[in-house]
Amino acid sequence: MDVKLYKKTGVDLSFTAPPSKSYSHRALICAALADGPSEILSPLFSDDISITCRGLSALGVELSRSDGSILVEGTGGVFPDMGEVTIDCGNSGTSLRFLTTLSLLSPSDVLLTGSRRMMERPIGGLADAIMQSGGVIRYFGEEGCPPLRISGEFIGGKVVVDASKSSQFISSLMLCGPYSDIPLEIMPKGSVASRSYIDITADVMKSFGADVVLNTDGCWEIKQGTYSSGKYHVEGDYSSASYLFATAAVCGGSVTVNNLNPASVQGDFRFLEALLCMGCSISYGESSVRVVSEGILKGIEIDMSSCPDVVQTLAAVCVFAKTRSIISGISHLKYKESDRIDAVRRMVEGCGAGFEEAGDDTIIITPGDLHGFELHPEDDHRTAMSGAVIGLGTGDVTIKDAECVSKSYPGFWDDLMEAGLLEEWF
Ligand SMILES: O=C(O)C1=C[C@@H](OP(=O)(O)O)[C@@H](O)[C@H](O)C1
Ligand SMILES: C=C(OP(=O)(O)O)C(=O)O
Repeated sequence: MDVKLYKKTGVDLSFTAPPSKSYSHRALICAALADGPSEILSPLFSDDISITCRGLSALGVELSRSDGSILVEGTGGVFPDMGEVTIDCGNSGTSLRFLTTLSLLSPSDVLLTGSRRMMERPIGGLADAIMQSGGVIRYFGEEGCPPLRISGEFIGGKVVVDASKSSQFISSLMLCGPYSDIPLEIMPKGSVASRSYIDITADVMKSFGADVVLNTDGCWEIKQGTYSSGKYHVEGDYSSASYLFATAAVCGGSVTVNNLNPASVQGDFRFLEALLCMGCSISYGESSVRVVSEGILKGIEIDMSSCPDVVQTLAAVCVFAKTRSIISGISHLKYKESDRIDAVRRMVEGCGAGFEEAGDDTIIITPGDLHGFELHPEDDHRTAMSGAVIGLGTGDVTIKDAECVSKSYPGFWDDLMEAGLLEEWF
């Protein structure tokens, strides 16, 4: 499916943010490990969440979908022997990384694989940590990337993790931490990518009753125990909301997004700070955020190391700024569903703005004569949705193979259509 965007000005719109992908993955894992049945209320229903559900079910966890929720029969951390299990994680890095440590708790031999792109996404930092803690890893393709087979046990103790390419390595270990043989201590080696996602992990674990402490030396300590089952409500997704906020910024006008927690620990909250610095005004309701813009934007200089998923959205807004923008802390964007630094370059140059790389960590976006173009998102949902933002600002932008948004925000095009922002798909 292709979609075509036309220029819009002076919008006055209201949306409901879809449920958080990150919270949904974590809630499912915690519920699968909990001591009884749990109900995940208003989880995200998307490709990636289906992958985590299918993965859990392949490991012997019983899950069922009821209206607007997912029921999970907790295993208490004791999984049935399912023999040799293969789990295809498609394009979902979070599923693959989280299921890697979980597989250690299962008596089954688990092979984790995925899409062609997944074979290029790193897992070495997590695999090395697992091997320090009783796990046995065998790679079937390139060393340090899926497919990989996991066997052995999860002893725990102090593990040193190189999480410079992905925070998901730490989150994966943390989520299973309460179930290791001896208490788990996770010591990051060097810098940690996308750090804010670890706060989401700790937040969900605590809601399921776990004891997680970040020591002053930067080491995460997880006490042994069992997650408490129960009802868990998933909050709205700030990454998905970023495309809606960005619409107000580039078109001018106002956009309110409901179903958002103003006190959220989601790092993508930072996108709002960026919009504020660029000249938008932001106001918060009890469970909503409103962005108002006069359509006049100034460039920004910002470190996005903790919030990689809104870099493409920010770049889409920066092309409309009157002055240049410098976005740093983004070297790990090349390990995502696509090489997102290159994706940003294609978007920015495609619409006529200037793009420059300064080392492997920083990009510079400069104003240009903007025009429409055709964008191939290369199966990256965030490129497709950010391209739509540019299209609403410039007009005449076609997004090819636009159905890839189903990874995180399946209703994106419908939401734009309902808001009167999209007339054509073909
Ligand atoms: O833990 C998570 O839910 C995520 C962590 C981030 O990945 P990295 O830590 O690999 O950067 C983010 O990009 C991804 O969309 C979701
Ligand atoms: C990088 C992303 O997800 P994942 O790592 O789960 O594939 C994303 O949603 O932008």
